[in-house]
This record gives sequence, C-alpha cells and structure tokens, in this order.
Amino acid sequence: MNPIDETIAAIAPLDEAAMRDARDHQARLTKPPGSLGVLEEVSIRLAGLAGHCPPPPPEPAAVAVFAADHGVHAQGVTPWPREVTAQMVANFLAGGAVVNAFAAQVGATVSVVDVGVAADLEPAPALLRRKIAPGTADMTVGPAMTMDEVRGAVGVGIDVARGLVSDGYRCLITGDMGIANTTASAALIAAFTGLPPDRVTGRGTGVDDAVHAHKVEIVRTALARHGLPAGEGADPLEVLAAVGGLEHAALAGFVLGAAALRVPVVLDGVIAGAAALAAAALCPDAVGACVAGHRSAEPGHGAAITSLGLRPLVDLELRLGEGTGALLALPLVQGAVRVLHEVATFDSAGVSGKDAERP
Ligand SMILES: Cc1cc2ncn([C@H]3O[C@H](COP(=O)(O)O)[C@@H](O)[C@H]3O)c2cc1C
Ligand SMILES: O=C(O)c1cccnc1
Repeated sequence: MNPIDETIAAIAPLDEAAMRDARDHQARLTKPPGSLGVLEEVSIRLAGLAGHCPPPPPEPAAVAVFAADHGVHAQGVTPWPREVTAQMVANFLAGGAVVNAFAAQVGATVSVVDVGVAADLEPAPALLRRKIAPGTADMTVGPAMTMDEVRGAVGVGIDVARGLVSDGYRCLITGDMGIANTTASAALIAAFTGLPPDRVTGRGTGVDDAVHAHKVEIVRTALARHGLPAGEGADPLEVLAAVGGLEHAALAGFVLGAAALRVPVVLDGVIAGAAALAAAALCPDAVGACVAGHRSAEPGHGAAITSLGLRPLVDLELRLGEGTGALLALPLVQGAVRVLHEVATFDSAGVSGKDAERP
C-alpha cells in the first residue's frame, strides 16, 4: 500500500465508550453540568480520540508552517509580491513573525516546512526542506499540480506529523505561508462544499473591492476550467491537483497523519480549513482528530468549518494565517483536558449535588 492509503487505513472513528466515560465524568465534576460549554465537547472528543478518559494532556505542542508559492499569483489576486513567501519563511526562522510571538506565548515549538517555495532556501535548524516543486502552476490555465506532486506533498504532511509525534509532541497545530493561497483556498472550499465563489472568496491580505471582484472571477474561471464542483464521486486528490496548493496538499496529509496517530490537530484559518475539507473527503473519520482553533475573517473559513461539523473556539477577526489563530486557542484545548484530570467530583470534594436534600 502507498503511504497515503496506509495512513487512511489506520484512521478509525472516535471511541464511543471513552466519549461516554468523559461525558459521565464531566457530569460528576464540581460545576453545574454543561457549564464549560464548548470546552466539554472538546474534552469528550479528545477522550474519544485517545480511546480513554481522561485523554493525555495535549502537550507539548508543535506548529508546522507549510510554505509554498502559487501560479495563480500571476492573475493579480493579491497586492503582495510572490517573494514575500520566502522572505516570511526567513522571518519565521529568525523568530520575528507573529507565529513566533504567539508560539512563545503558549509554549509551542515552530517548524517550517518548505513544500513548494519558488526560491531556494538556505538550510536552518527549524526548516524542513521537503520541496516537491518550486510552486504550483496557474490553476486558470491548467492543473495547479500533477498527481505525482499532490501525492508527494500529501506524503510530506504525513511524514511531518509522524516526525513530530515521534519527537514527543502530543498536539499538532497547522500553519501556512504562501502568497495568493487564499485564492486557492477559496477554490478548494467552493469545490468541496459546492458553495458559489462569491460566498467563499475573501479579501485575503486585504484587497480592495475591484481586486476582490476580480479574485471571485478568477476562482469562478478556475472552477469552470476544471469542471468543479465535480460532485459526489470526485477524487479529492484530483481536486487538490486542479486548484490546490502544495501547502494545502501537505496540510491535508498532516491532518491524516495526526488522525492516524490519534493525536489532536488544532486547525488555523482558511488555508487549514480548505485542506481539512480535502482530508475529510479522503477519510471522513479524520475530522475526529480536528479542533477548529478559531474562525477567521475569511468568509470561506466559516463555510469550511461548518461543512466539517466543527465549532471554532475563538473568533477574533484574525486574517493572518501562519498558525496564529490556532496557537491562541491551544490553552483552551489544554484547559479543556486539564479539567478531566484535575477537577474534583461532587463525591470526592463533599459538595452537594443539585438535587441533594437540604438539612
Ligand atoms: C507580510 C505577510 C505575512 C503573512 N503571514 C501570513 N500571511 C498570509 O497571507 C497570505 C495569503 O493572502 P493572499 O491570498 O491575499 O496573498 C498567505 O501567505 C498567508 O499565510 C501573510 C501575508 C503577508 C503579506
Ligand atoms: O483567514 C486566514 O487564515 C487568512 C487570511 C488572510 C491571509 N492568510 C490567511
């Protein structure tokens, strides 16, 4: 079996018995039932992922920032030069980006993966050099990637997830860098959800009305060029090849890799959301490992997480990517699990339950 099929075969549904235990345990803790809201649901899902209650603390955590360039940049969908992708990778490696500040804030490690940056990058300790191609081709002209490139990039994501877990990380966080990647994300989200391009295409790094309208047209053109959405029977890898990015393919592999190893993966913004739709199309049970860290300001992101059946933990109107929103949500995920480990039960603490008789 090839590494992608092998990984998919290793992914199983959430463990119902462990989720039941977690639900029962939550009901016995010294707080009104349900008072931790969405965090209770997170703790129950993580117990289901681990297969026991309480699940292991989701730490230490590592964010993997998958970086790649995009042929669709040639269509004028972003005001930023393509070179910014490589320049920001250098910034990540020097510790100077927002992702570095937020990772330091929450105690996560930053790894950067060159899966498709156009420029040659110098070796650096935190850089994984796994370039599959020097960027994608323009999706409005032909497929963005060959099937070999897609498979290669998904394989990189799987390898990175495996490597981080074998290094001892117990919570994975998605990050991305790739100028023009909100256009590819919108195309993927439209292709996987069937929603129209004007509903899922946002302003990315901040384009004006005219460029936004042009961006919607570019997404519409690319979808028409590739006969997308292709409906039920479509091969998700072919959809990725048609309109995706190398970082989207790698992120889809990263999600599959985490799910196969039953380690939670906190999703960042619209790029991760688009990639998670591809992972879910390849293997619906992979969603069980996913936590939506936040909801970004990109309209396609809300559509993607709704379609995945996920609920974002925070909404700060972020529109940056890099892994920033997911990193900010990490303490919430960790707090949700810590409750199952540390909070006393009504019995153990001698606290009267709601229906106890008054003296
Ligand atoms: C300086 C800078 C730092 C960034 N960090 C993340 N992104 C984000 O913006 C890009 C996508 O937006 P669009 O599709 O509009 O080009 C991605 O690289 C994403 O990670 C950045 C963008 C810029 C300019
Ligand atoms: O919503 C996001 O994740 C996003 C928005 C703009 C640019 N990069 C990422």
